Amino acid sequence: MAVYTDVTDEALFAFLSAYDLGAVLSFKGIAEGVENSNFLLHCEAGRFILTLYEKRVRPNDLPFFIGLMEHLAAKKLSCPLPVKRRDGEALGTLAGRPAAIVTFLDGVSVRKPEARQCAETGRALAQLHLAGGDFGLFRRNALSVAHWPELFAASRARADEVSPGLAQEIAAELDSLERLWPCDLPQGVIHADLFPDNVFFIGPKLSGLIDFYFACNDALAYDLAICLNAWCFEPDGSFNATKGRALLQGYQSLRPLEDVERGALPVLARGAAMRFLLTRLYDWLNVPPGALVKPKNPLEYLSKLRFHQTIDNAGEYGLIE
Ligand SMILES: Nc1ncnc2c1ncn2[C@@H]1O[C@H](COP(=O)(O)OP(=O)(O)OP(=O)(O)O)[C@@H](O)[C@H]1O
Ligand SMILES: N[C@@H](CCO)C(=O)O
Repeated sequence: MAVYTDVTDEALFAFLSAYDLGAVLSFKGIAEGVENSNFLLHCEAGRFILTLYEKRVRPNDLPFFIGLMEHLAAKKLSCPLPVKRRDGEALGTLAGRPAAIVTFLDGVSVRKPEARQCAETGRALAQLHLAGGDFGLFRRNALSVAHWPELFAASRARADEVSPGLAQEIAAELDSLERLWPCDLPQGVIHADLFPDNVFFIGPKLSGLIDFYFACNDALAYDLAICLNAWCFEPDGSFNATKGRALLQGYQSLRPLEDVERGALPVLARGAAMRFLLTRLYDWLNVPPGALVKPKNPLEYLSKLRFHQTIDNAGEYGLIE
């Protein structure tokens, strides 16, 4: 359960006194996620999610995330809507952390995505990229290629505890990625963490996207590479090209990739694998004492990285010319 920070009844009631949500009917920690502390808050006004922003969220970035959810919702993309206090603010402080309340989104996430869910996700990602095109705020990606060496430095000394030879393998790959990383790709607002647990379905239909707390400006195709990693591998570590094709076709039904993006997909997928390998490695080695959280396996992403190192062109992901 990702609850890093406890919220007492007293602190909760003081926080809620700035809102018009009526009496609290129930309040409990949520048993998923690894980044922030999330609570299900049921009030007379309905169901909401209360989030306390933890280590990777910088308070200065919160207006970007809140503004983006408002912008996307106004464009009819289904995502949580920040709830305003009586003074018009969507952000406050609770238990010493920045905190916000967002609307509850109906739907369930899928544990074992099928090809048709990959296709729906590809379409939703393209919708997000198109809808973000005129969002007025900018946030650089704080977890992109330039930041990976620093992230790695925080785990390097203990990396081989997780797997012998890991430190050397990551160091060599970081050198390659620095040389190969493309800087001429179409840019825009990306979600940057659109994993299956952040996409909700009701029956066969995608009902909404959540968790915009890594969203930033970066290469649009990098977001697609993150999804290829998160949606198109099987539990045994093999890549499923049928799912890859479905994801890419779903995306391209709304936003066809440019040639330069197609060509860059293998290296973007390597970079996307590296980004999650590094954050998972850090989290694996640094579980805060007392936190209710189950860190995710970094080696899943080492295996994905090794797969992408064998790929020469995006056709191998199922991309049809
Ligand atoms: N707006 C929402 N509506 C319904 N459920 C939500 C909403 N926001 C979050 N949740 C629930 O809380 C869980 C954790 O939320 P979220 O994914 O934002 O947390 P996180 O710690 O940032 O996780 P992650 O590890 O994906 O980064 C979700 O899996 C979902 O079950
Ligand atoms: N989606 C991420 C966790 C949130 O950053 C992962 O699976 O590693």
